[in-house]
Amino acid sequence: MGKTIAQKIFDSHRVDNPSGDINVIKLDAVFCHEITTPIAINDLKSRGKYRVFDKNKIKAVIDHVTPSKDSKTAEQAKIMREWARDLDLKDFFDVGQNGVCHALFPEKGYVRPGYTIIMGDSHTCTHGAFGAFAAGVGTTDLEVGILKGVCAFKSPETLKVELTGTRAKGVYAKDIILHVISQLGVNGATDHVIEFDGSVIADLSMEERMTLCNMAIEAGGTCGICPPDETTVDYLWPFIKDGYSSKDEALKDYSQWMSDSDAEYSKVLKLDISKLEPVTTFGFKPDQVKNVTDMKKAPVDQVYIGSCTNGRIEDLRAAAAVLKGRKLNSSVRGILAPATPKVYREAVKEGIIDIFMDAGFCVTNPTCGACLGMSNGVLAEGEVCASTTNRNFNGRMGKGGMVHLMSPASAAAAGIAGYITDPRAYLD
Ligand SMILES: CC(C)[C@H](C(=O)O)[C@@H](O)C(=O)O
Ligand code: SF4
Repeated sequence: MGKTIAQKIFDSHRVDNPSGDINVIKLDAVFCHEITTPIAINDLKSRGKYRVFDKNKIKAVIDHVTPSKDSKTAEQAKIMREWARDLDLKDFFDVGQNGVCHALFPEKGYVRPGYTIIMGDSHTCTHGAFGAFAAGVGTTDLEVGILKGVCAFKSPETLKVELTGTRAKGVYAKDIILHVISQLGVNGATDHVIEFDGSVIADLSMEERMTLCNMAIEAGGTCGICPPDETTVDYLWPFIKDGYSSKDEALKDYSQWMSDSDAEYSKVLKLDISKLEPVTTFGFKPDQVKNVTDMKKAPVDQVYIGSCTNGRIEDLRAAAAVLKGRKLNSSVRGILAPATPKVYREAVKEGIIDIFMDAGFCVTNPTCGACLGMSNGVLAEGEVCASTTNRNFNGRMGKGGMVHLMSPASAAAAGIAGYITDPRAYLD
């Protein structure tokens, strides 16, 4: 019987198999941020285990609330800083170099096809875009990972989402994944890896694949995975060129992380996206999805463009294409948080920051901030935000606030109109 990508990764990383269903796998990287890691650090310290399994394989960042906004967040940042210094971590990103973890770490070349990665963060699934197995874990698993470089997982059942058809103008990776989640439901992929496949995936950029995999968890998925291909190799080439004589050689090596044609899936969802239109969520669950044109011009108070879902340069370009030469409606506040310093710099260079600022946006430093309602754009009771983030739970961006998830182009269009509307009206 053939194997899926996740099965192949597990088979090559398994160090123990204590029961039929549980696998202890070796980790290629442990990612850390300042919300969940300090608890693990303090616990390890109190147990006399203030060490890491490999200082080169731990990648750490202060990203959720940075620069710190109050004493609590300052304390969390301090713990991370001291830990990174005491244990001589090679890759630690503090104020000035920091950005949203799931955008920053891929940009630094830390993710490779076939890798196993854990982090104390639910959107770790993003990194599966490279053909890796990457999953969010709780404090205990994180501690074991930091200390021993291993993690226990159930055998990965895989759900395949096969996407075919031609993407219409104004339809982005965000629309595709919201549509997929609406079909699967918020628990539709629980305890499953979602493997994305089909001609649509082959045509997506790495950034778009990250947007897709980022939201696998919103359907309950442990990880989203895309098969590695030329696009993956092109993206990684600056980081891997010393290890391969040519891109073809790299591709050949990475093709070991493709599913076999006779691999077994617990479920296959086939979707033709040709008729898909720009969509948005309308309730407090990410599977409540409607066409933007069916939103009856629902008014918004704030537009937020950023996060690990849609804060990358292609996202900013897509929003800028809508905003260029236009202004935010006087009833709307616009906030742009480029996901990383590199994205920010590139946006300055391309004149994108000017377009946003001319439209009336406030541009913040790279941080999660408003995405989880912690800083830089928290909503007040009754306020509504058109947001490029991934979660619309009740109160996510502020108590009593409502979040509509959508693509950067749709969010920009909502900002101009003052209500949820079709971004295609603003695209040439
Ligand atoms: C703070 C962190 C634990 C959390 C997560 O795991 O997802 C955050 O990133 C989020 O998006 O809500
Ligand atoms: S940007 Fe939002 S979803 Fe992503 S890691 Fe930060 S808080 Fe979580």
